[in-house]
Amino acid sequence: MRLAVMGAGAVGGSVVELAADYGHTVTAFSDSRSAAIDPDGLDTAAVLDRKATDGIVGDEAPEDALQAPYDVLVEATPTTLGDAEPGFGHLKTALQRDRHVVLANKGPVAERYADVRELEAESEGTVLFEATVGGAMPVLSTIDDFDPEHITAVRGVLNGTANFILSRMAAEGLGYEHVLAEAQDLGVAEADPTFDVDGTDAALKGVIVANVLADDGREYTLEDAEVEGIQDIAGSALELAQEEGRTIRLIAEVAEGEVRVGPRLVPENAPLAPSGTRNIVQLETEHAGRLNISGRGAGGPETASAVLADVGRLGQ
Ligand SMILES: NC(=O)C1=CN([C@@H]2O[C@H](COP(=O)(O)OP(=O)(O)OC[C@H]3O[C@@H](n4cnc5c(N)ncnc54)[C@H](O)[C@@H]3O)[C@@H](O)[C@H]2O)C=CC1
Ligand SMILES: N[C@@H](CC=O)C(=O)O
Repeated sequence: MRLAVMGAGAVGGSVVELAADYGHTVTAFSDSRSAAIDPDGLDTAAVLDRKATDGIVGDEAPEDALQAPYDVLVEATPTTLGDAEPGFGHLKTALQRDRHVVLANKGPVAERYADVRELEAESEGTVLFEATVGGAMPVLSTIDDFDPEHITAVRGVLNGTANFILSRMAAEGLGYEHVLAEAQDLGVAEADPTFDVDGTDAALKGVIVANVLADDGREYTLEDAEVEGIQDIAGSALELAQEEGRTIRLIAEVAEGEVRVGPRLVPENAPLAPSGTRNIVQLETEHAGRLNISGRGAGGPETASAVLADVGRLGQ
């Protein structure tokens, strides 16, 4: 497949770096200031090198990438709330050109799900978004394979940055600001890390799951979620929990049409207490009990692998 990749951060950069390993060609690549386009396939090492040295990927304007020849638009610009721009506009342009879209950006499917589905219905293109929930973990495809109708609840640790902060604070006794800076260095935190620590990012993922599960046409947005973050969790609260064999994790839960996110006490060695940037999702199923999916929920190559898995599905 020929890919146009919008966004040259941790995720977009990794998609460009790994595309050839998955048998794909990158024909366009854009950041917020520039674009590189070659209908025959970019020299990906050269554009990534230029990004690293000059801070731009090429000499074209970013929006020119949308008009380049490609089969799949990969959207990896920052997640934004409300109108979900610029991601939503990129998706719309691609669908209007009858191209497929693979999202890492959560905004379009968390804030404008009905609009996305409407545009998709009018297009020859398909929209896939596995990477938006749980990074490398196959959460949405498992829900889809299982049939959303037979899933009664979904809960888990859905934000790698918050989990990294909580587990590092508990294990090393390190301060909140210090650990947040470490998470940013790992390429895990959002462009605005407030989203990670105030629960917004986990809630957006919960909302996406709720949209996928909804069988009554109801559309969920962030406004439907009850959200509390971890920014006020003190080291002393983690120590107190530890004395009782417990710890604190930011848990998202989607059940009975409700999306809730907040810090919860969980047993220290329980599946719901992964360490570092790891995520876990538990699917409660109607006929088969609980399924646990755990793994790397964030990071450039991890998320790129989910993006490229979606691209592979489109090529089947
Ligand atoms: N980093 C991660 O672990 C994960 C990130 N995501 C989502 O993937 C997306 C990308 O994440 P990161 O790469 O970490 O973000 P990032 O902040 O590192 O990179 C964003 C990139 O988008 C570019 N950009 C901004 N506006 C643009 C525009 N109008 N046109 C073209 N490019 C534009 C920026 O220049 C930058 O290169 C976000 O929406 C994030 O929520 C999803 C799952 C995991
Ligand atoms: N910032 C997010 C990245 C993935 O969505 C996280 O920390 O989990």
